[in-house]
Amino acid sequence: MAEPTFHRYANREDLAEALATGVAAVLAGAIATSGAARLAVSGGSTPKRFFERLSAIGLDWQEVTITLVDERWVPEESARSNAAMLRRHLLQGPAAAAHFVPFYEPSARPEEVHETLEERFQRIGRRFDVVILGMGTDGHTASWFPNAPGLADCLDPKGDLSVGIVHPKDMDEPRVTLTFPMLADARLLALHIEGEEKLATFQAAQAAGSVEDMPVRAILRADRPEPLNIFWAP
Ligand SMILES: O=C1O[C@H](COP(=O)(O)O)[C@@H](O)[C@H](O)[C@H]1O
Repeated sequence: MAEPTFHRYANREDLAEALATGVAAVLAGAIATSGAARLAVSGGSTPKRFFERLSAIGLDWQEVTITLVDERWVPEESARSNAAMLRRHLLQGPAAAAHFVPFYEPSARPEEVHETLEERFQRIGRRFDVVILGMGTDGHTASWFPNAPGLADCLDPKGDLSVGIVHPKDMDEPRVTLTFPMLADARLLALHIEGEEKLATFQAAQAAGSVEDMPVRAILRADRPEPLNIFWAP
């Protein structure tokens, strides 16, 4: 297991610029060699600056498929929708030409449409060129929430599922998320975190302890040929 490579920036603007430049280079390489590129990104609030920088870069965006690593089970009209955030901050300017694959289907429970979601995400194909993960201060990444019902299916390294359904305790809505096998073998795999509190969470996750308590450990401990990249700014 290779040690993660830690990229530290003086501020969040510099981080966004560097991450966007690096991601665009990998996407351009994939388009040049295979004619298409696959990118999976996180939701929440952290990626907005990075999305805005990336969306302005000139690429053959029509050859790029973009999806989220996870979604809150809410329609796009909701202020909590990761897809709506992605449309506002990433699918703009040149990047508006990309093909976006969302999770949400109008159904009260994600279990009712699980098969549809499985087909949708299996169609994207295995092995993303780029996966950018976020992390919560509870040690969750994607929607792999600590000790939540549904977590085991998400973390199974030999599992067949592309999409997991998680019911985090004390949260209003269920979550849908790409599973460990979908995310961990990305060519460029990065964890984008900002602020001292998340740095402390990351350091806690590096210590010994169970994956169920801090599911981001599944990524930190993944057996990969390329190291995981950590992008951090205060
Ligand atoms: O709920 C979520 O949280 C994490 C972290 O979000 P942030 O607001 O602290 O940046 C995010 O990575 C995940 O995609 C999202 O669904």
